Amino acid sequence: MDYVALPKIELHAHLTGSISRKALHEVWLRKKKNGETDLEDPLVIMPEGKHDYNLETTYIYGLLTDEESVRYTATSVLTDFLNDGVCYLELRTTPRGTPLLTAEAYVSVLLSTIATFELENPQLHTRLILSVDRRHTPTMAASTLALALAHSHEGVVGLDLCGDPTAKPGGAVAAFTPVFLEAKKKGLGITVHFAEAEASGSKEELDVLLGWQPDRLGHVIWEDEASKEEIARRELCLELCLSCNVQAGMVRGGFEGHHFGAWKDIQGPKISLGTDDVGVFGSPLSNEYRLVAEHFGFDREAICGLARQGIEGIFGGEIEKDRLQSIMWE
Ligand SMILES: CNc1ncnc2c1ncn2[C@@H]1O[C@H](COP(=O)(O)O)[C@@H](O)[C@H]1O
Repeated sequence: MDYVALPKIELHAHLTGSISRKALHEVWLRKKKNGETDLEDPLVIMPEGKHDYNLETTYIYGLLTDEESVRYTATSVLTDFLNDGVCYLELRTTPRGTPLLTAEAYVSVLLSTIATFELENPQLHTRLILSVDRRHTPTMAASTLALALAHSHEGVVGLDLCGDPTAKPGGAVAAFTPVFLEAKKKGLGITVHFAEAEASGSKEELDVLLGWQPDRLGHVIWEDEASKEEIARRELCLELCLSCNVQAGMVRGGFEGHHFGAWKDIQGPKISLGTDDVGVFGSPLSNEYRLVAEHFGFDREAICGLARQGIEGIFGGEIEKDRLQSIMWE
């Protein structure tokens, strides 16, 4: 089966972690030539096979400080997803200011990059999700929400909770409850990194997160039985990232042992495969489908059915769902 040609939906991709080494290297070369950076070559800092999204994020943030490099790398990310056969993409990013760009300008640059790209490549529709980082203060989270709402007519469709799973343990993410409840009330889609590590899998935390009435959950690794039943009852959409989890050692037992295997047989939830940080883990979405076929024995029909499960989970609205229903393989 041609997994690249298979029309696919990507709902769990962090922008910064999705940038290829090559695109980062190109930005670095230009800046080095112009005397604009003292940073080491990204190909040296992040050799193939090294996976540490925290370290990499710090480096990449230091490199991509101006409009041109944000635009260039975002375009390269969109191009990579398009060339991999993605027809609908929800990219997520944490709004950030740099000495040269405010957080507001960063979001505007991304939205205009997406709009320009879509004019030239109408087969890929892209929407933006803004991320609240667990390390943020409630005030920072509130300004992320304000940005999301200010740009909700230009393609921002949701709010995410991501970042270091050890930050705000034991239910302390409740500090963000007013922000996420407000986001929900205002009609934004809600997705959260859910029980991605033991540290973020406490009953207190899972109760808080489920209390936000999220539409989608990312990773879903360390949840307890009660949450599992609740997820099934609510028929939530699960964003499962096989290569990321296996390569980063977040799960045991390799691909065969991945919890995709358990969730696929549970009635109710919809599964959407995601790459998480394809620039870091190096496995494009087409390969995630290939891995499912290889390790879980999915035939062509089952793979097409799986790819279509994501349609109901998108935050992009009913017209977009209809488009996906008509173009995705049966
Ligand atoms: C298991 N994988 C993961 N779990 C949790 N958070 C992750 C992540 N991979 C990336 N991020 C989050 O994405 C930010 C960088 O991209 P943006 O600046 O937002 O585009 C990181 O700071 C981290 O908070």
